Amino acid sequence: ERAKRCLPANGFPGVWTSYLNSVSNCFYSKSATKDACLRFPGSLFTFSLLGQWVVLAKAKEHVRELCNAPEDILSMESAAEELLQLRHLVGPLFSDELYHIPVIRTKLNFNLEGILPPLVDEMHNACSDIIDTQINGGDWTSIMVSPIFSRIICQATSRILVGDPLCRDEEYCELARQFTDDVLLMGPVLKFLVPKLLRPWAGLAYRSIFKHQERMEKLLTPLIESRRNLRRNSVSDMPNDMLSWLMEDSPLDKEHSTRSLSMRMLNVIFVALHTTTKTFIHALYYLASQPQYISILREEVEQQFDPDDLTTWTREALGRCVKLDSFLKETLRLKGLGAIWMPRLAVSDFTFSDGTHIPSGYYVATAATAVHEDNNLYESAHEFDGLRFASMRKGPKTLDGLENEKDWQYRMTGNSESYLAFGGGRHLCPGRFFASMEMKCLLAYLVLRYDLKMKDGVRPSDEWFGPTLNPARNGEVLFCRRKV
Ligand code: HEM
Repeated sequence: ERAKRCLPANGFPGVWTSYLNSVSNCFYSKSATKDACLRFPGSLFTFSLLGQWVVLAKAKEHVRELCNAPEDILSMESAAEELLQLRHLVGPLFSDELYHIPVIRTKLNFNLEGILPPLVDEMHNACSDIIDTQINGGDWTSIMVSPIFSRIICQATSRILVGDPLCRDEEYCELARQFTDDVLLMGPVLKFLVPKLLRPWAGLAYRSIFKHQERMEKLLTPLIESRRNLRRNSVSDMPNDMLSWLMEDSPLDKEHSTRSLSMRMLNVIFVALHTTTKTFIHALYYLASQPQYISILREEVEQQFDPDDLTTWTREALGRCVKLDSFLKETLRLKGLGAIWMPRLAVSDFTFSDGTHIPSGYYVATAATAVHEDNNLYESAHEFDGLRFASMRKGPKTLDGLENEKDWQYRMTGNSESYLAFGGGRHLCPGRFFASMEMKCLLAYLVLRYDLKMKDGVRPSDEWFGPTLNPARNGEVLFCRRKV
């Protein structure tokens, strides 16, 4: 109430009538946040969502202060914990240990060059098994992209997480793909519909039905045991993947337990799979509904890669594909994770530099879509322009190591207060280099091998779940093997 009273609020001002808003805002989060941003330019404002007041930031300085606030004051972990009820749904160990984050920041990012060939190899295996078997000869074949690409991305990513052959195991893939969906669906149900006192019991019941952690532990146990033996005998034989890196995080005499490693793997899956899959499906819908981009991207990638020779797939070659990079960055500008993101829970009082006081217990977040669709920041901000960021680069269009020093922000992995797709500040996504490499490879692979177009000619409508954005689940794209 205190923050609400001293800040402008969207919708009805009364206490009871604001509940009406908090429900309607849930269905129209995108337009409601954009309207509020237009009404209160430059100011923080309160936004009601499912009976909860959230303070939203849109102006650059507010976004910057939110991003850089210390974790013990504006806490991302407490916000995620509270909004998704992770402690109850997955178990306390899921959020108590966080050693996967430094492992992603160092081991995954330092190994990108080395993991590129197995990543592309697995994409090739998955596309051959899953797409090629459906395509009849040279005919156009309709493919329901959401389930198919969720499986392809799961298999390719998992090759880097748990290696070969577990990445292709049906039971593992089913668990990895379902886990995030289950938590994202049940978290808000537990938070908003189940009274606080009953949540531990509801969580216990949920865990005993879904058994995510036990199932992951069962699948990983033989792998972990064989790697423990390898590690004790000769470290050099350890496979180069996430499981090994997580194991190497501890000294030999104090190894992480199998349970702890399984929980970390679930956590990596939680942050990595759903995000990448959603973004890639959005990109695919743009490509298939605006086929002029197919020839533009194909021309660029054909100069860099031989589809049949995996040795030509290098990070350096990928770095030269500035149009490919721009296409995906533009996809994330318009189709990010949702209308409101980077939620923080004030665990102590926080004061913005303009004097706005946020009492402890309040949520603060960014009005991300309103930022990304602001005409003052982007020309024709509502339109998809796949080459927007490529043409914003000032330096040489082909990188060759000579990138103009300001051009890094126009790369897919670059961020600023005007581009929040990967967050910002202390929690800036550490997996963005891997996600960007994976999506670029898969898009390059597709344009080299297939022609594609939307079955109905138009991009299918997005699906909103509260403030969260998802690509259509039932979009169908026609695929045809390229005649070279
Ligand atoms: C297109 C794909 C992805 C998108 C759009 C995305 C987006 C984000 C965003 C917006 C945040 C910041 C959240 C906040 O500040 O509240 C974040 C954090 C994070 N992401 Fe990603 N992400 C993607 C892929 C990945 C991948 C592939 C990994 C792992 C390999 C990953 C690992 C993480 C981790 C560990 C954090 C938390 C960092 C911290 O707390 O310091 N992400 N991501």
